[in-house]
Amino acid sequence: MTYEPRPIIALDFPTFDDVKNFLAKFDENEKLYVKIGMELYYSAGPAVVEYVKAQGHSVFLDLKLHDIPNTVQSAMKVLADLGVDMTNVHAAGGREMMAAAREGLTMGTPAGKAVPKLIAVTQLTSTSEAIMQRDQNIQTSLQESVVHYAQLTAEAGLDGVVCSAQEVALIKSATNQDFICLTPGIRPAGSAVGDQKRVMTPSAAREIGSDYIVVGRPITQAENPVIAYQNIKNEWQRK
Ligand SMILES: O=C(O)c1cc(=O)[nH]c(=O)n1[C@@H]1O[C@H](COP(=O)(O)O)[C@@H](O)[C@H]1O
Repeated sequence: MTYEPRPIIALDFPTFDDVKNFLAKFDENEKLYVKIGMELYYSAGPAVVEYVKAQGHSVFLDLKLHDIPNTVQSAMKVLADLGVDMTNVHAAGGREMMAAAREGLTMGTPAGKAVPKLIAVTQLTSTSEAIMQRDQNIQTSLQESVVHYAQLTAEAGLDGVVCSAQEVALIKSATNQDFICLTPGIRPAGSAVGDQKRVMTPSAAREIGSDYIVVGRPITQAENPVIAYQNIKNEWQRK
């Protein structure tokens, strides 16, 4: 198992300044694991990755690539040079696309540096079974679809998947215990669910075997983000 003791904080902010203000709230010795997603990367670009890395934080670059294999491979080659710790694609892009992504990352990683971990999104945590069947025309259970994508991801040689904590046990038994399950859709008891459909508390996610949890709004929108982070971290680390 690849248990990561820090919850990954989703930095879903529109500007670079928002990120600077947010990170300034934390003690400089507190090294965080943050997620830079589409909104922030499209607005601030590679400079925000460099800034966050220079402060000693770990970075999951969440751009969810999904395109033809050649395009994804070339994009991954460029992203590997940024020195991020982990990045992702959509498993729906298929086995060939995922293998090409892996190759691109390996090609683009500077000599002597670790190749970033590569994981694939199975079914988004904002997707329910009814939505999947209606919008994607996949006529199986949501769990079957998630397990199918997880097995495809493992066959393509990736490190793991993004899934809901509700599917972790199933995925680990269909692949192997070391296959990373990174789980967004994490909500402390009593907090607003928002657009997420398949949610779980930090302690339940830990109990069920998630390797990484991703938490956004329950921390970034909290009255005191540092306290919210510490509470979630304590709950996640408790076993
Ligand atoms: O790849 C992801 O990180 C991701 C996949 C998924 O299935 N669901 C999901 O919520 N995410 C991301 O995880 C974060 C969750 O944020 P909150 O719902 O605010 O905690 C967002 O940045 C999403 O983009």
